[in-house]
Amino acid sequence: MPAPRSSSVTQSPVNSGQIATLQSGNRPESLDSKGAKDYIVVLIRSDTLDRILKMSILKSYRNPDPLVQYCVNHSLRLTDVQKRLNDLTLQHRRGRMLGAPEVLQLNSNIMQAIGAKKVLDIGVFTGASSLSAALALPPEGKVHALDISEEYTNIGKPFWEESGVADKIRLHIAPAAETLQKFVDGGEAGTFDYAFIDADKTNYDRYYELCLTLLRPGGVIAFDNTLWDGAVIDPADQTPDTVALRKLNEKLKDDQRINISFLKIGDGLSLCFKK
Ligand SMILES: C[S@@+](CC[C@H](N)C(=O)[O-])C[C@H]1O[C@@H](n2cnc3c(N)ncnc32)[C@H](O)[C@@H]1O
Repeated sequence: MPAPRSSSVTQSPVNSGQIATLQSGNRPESLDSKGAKDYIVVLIRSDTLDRILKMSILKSYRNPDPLVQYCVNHSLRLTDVQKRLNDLTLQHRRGRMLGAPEVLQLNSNIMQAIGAKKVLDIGVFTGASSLSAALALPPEGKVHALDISEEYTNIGKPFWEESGVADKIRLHIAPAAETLQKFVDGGEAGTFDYAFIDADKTNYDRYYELCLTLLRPGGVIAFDNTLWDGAVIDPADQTPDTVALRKLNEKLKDDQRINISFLKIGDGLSLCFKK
């Protein structure tokens, strides 16, 4: 819609965030032609608008958008143990690293849809993503959980036990690229069904190439945080994480080894389906 002419706003001066009533007869034609009788104009500073737009890509546990809350209230199916793990994680000093529950549930739903049995969880933190995956797998299924921090992953272990899935989760404490390379060297190429990549962003491309090798055709790689709080579309942001994610998004767009869906869910989720 074209911006209304300033002359059509009420005489009194308006500041950012204030609401101005447009006087009848001074309304832009584009609005009147759509049958609008009354409408308001809100002046918003561009940095405030930026913040509002970025709010729309917050993980649901930080997102006040009523539609996002409606979606999660009408779809999330967390067990009591999962809810308690999330509550505890959100009290942690790095709690914002917790995967968005709506993203973890989508991962689990796809795992079940494709009959996944062997899963990579790259970046475990307090174990919510590994737990969600393990709950979705059949009894013989296995989640290989890769992280460098025992401090973080130890927080999740009692919750894996309490959920009765600890035997389905194999934790590998080492840099993820090393663990993935070991799987390749050990002859496990083409044997994994799903990989959730949610660790250090500057290594995402390395993880991608290794996971593509490890996945079977029809397997899925899910990248978390591919919108990175909106930073990927801010050319002024040249920090290494943002640059790495931007480059990856460019690469995935045209990579003919996969089909792709880039979803504006949580902090951005890129789903890559290996051909
Ligand atoms: C965003 S958190 C993962 C959140 C988790 N997937 C969830 O759903 O709650 C990122 C994790 O990656 C781990 N990490 C960072 N660098 C790593 C590396 N080189 N190899 C493996 N894990 C790494 C961190 O220790 C941290 O636990």
